[in-house]
Amino acid sequence: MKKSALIAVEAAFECLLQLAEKEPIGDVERVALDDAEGRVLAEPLIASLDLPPWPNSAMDGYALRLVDWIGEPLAVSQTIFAGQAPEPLQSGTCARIFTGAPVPKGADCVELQENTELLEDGRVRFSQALRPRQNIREQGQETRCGETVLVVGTRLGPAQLGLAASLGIVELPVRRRPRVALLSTGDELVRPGQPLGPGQIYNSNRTLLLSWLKRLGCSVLDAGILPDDPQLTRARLEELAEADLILSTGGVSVGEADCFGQILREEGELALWKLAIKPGKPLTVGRYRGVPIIALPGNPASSLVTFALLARPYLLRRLGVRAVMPLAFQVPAGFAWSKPGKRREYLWARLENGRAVLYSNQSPGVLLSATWADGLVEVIEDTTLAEGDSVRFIPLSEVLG
Ligand SMILES: Nc1nc2c(c(=O)[nH]1)N[C@H]1C(S)=C(S)[C@@H](COP(=O)(O)OP(=O)(O)OC[C@H]3O[C@@H](n4cnc5c(N)ncnc54)[C@H](O)[C@@H]3O)O[C@H]1N2
Ligand code: MOO
Repeated sequence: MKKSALIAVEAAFECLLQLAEKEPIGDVERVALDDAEGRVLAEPLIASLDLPPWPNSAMDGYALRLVDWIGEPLAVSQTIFAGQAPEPLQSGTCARIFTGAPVPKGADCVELQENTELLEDGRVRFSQALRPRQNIREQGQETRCGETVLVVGTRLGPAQLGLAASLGIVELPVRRRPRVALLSTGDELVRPGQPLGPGQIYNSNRTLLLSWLKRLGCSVLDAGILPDDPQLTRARLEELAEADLILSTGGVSVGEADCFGQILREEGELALWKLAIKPGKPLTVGRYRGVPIIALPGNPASSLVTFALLARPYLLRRLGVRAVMPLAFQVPAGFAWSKPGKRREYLWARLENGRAVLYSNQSPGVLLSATWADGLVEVIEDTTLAEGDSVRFIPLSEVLG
């Protein structure tokens, strides 16, 4: 049987991003800030206020006007708590002020209380040199009214939502949720909760991907478990015409029972099949009756790796997210790699004393590895590594959300 060349990971990545850009999920809906976690911003967020809206104190202490301070203690003319509107500062006096409270008109300096002495007569002695504007958070120092604070395509997480709240926003325009039909293929699969018959295993890929897709803000249609049967496969695929993406696992290798991949190859439009990636070689990308489909390999670790590195960026780019590449960094290998591989290899690893150490079992059929690891180490095809050589480490935290 003739072996066709495998597609390089970079080429597959680029191809997926191009496919995604041709088919953006452009519909916009407005959602309450409290429901916007994980969604993608559809319009720029423009500040409608200066932040802070007025100069305020960065410290608990005293506000004063520098020219009033000639070394003599100053009387306290008012106390300003956060949330209060102060009177203009009476000349020749200081104001007791607390962190976050508005600096009164006329004051140009705040001294922290630790550097002052409160005298028995109620006046305050300042003992340290004072600088103009010290400990004052200036109006608009964070952002000015009219400035863009978040660009289109930003994923909304705690910091972005907090920022929107600081501008008084109650709802945000976001891209609608992608409708992802999740399909598991394989005669051996059984739902957790059912008894296991001979040769059967529990369907773990469905749960793994369902949880992940939810984190990515997708609306998931559970298309169930599909037996290795061509008629049923065609019928089920045709029921999924409304999906933005069919995401399946299993059945894309070359065995006789792998009818799913065969149908995609023969009756669908294929964009990618057989990648130079380990695990994950049989990843298949294309369309069936016009609906985009990403068919992940069935081995749990293979579906996890290919979803993390290829399907996730594709989905995010369809939502207009620009930053779809996980942040990664170089670390010294805490292992040697003596056999160069033909595929780019991703190995389950942890960082120990600054070095990447490998999980003992790198089999693509194993999922425990992924629960143990902090990330994936990338080993480039046709290379060997000595201990201490630099390797790329992709933290799992970068791809799991
Ligand atoms: N002769 C060859 N055999 C295989 C090749 C090859 O090139 N030539 N490639 C191997 C590679 S690499 C992979 S990866 C697997 C992937 O095959 P499939 O995508 O067709 O996956 P299945 O055969 O359906 O299943 C593989 C494995 O994973 C288990 N599985 C499947 N679905 C689930 C699920 N939802 N939850 C838990 N586990 C699942 C399944 O029982 C199998 O053990 O093919 C190699 N073979
Ligand atoms: O590419 Mo496969 O996922 O090695 O087992």
